[in-house]
Amino acid sequence: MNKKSKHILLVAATKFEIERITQKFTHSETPNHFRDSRYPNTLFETLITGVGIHPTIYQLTKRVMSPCEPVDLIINLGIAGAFDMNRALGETVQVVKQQFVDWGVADSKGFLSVFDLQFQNPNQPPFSEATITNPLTIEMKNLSQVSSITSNTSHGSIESIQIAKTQAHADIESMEGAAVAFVAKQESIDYIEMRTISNHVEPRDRSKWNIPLALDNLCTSFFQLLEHYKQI
Ligand SMILES: O=C(O)c1cccc(C(=O)CC[C@H]2O[C@@H](n3cnc4c(=O)[nH]cnc43)[C@H](O)[C@@H]2O)c1
Repeated sequence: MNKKSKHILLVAATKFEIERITQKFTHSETPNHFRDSRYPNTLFETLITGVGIHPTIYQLTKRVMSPCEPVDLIINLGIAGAFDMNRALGETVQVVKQQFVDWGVADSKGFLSVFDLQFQNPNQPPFSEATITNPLTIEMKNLSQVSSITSNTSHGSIESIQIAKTQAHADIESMEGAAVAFVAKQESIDYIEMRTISNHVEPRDRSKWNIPLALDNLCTSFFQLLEHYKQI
């Protein structure tokens, strides 16, 4: 990072997804403002939005529109489900393409998105071909770049999973990622979405999830990301 002081906003849906990280910061200025002696010119702020698209858009828009503390970079952190059963639980990824999938109309033949229905121009910013693409890509060891869908409903039945897979051919899903990208890109704020796989998208069975592993690895990858930034 350069000498100018940076304000980094860490956005997570739930407290549990981010607290391993905040516990590692060396100083806490307020319950949601942190500094770390390893990153002297950086103020870290956390924003816990709540789960899903609506609370994320409301909370993040409210925060970034506040003129008193401009944000230089948003980092969206969390866990996610992977569509490919061969993707290892605990793998951390950077999401570079995001799509909203439950935004449209269901009829007897299937699903028509707002783009299909021409309610929304698929190439009007922040969209390009109905996708929100992040130009800020991180070239870091052990961090692959993936595509994601964002849905208010986590897919957990055979039928809904099949539909979700064929709709977007994405690598992973979360319930907030596209919402963060939607706000950040329209406000011209740099953003990074980093997620660690806690489960596969399969018929719902919480016993197969590995949340502790995902959170440990998310924390490790986050500090590797900060080190990476220090070098550029
Ligand atoms: O109990 C469940 O079935 C369940 C389903 C989705 C998420 C949760 C959470 O407790 C985690 C909150 C957070 O995690 C993201 N997440 C994780 N895995 C998935 C997934 O397979 N599909 C969608 N979202 C997922 C999500 O962003 C939540 O905010 C519990």
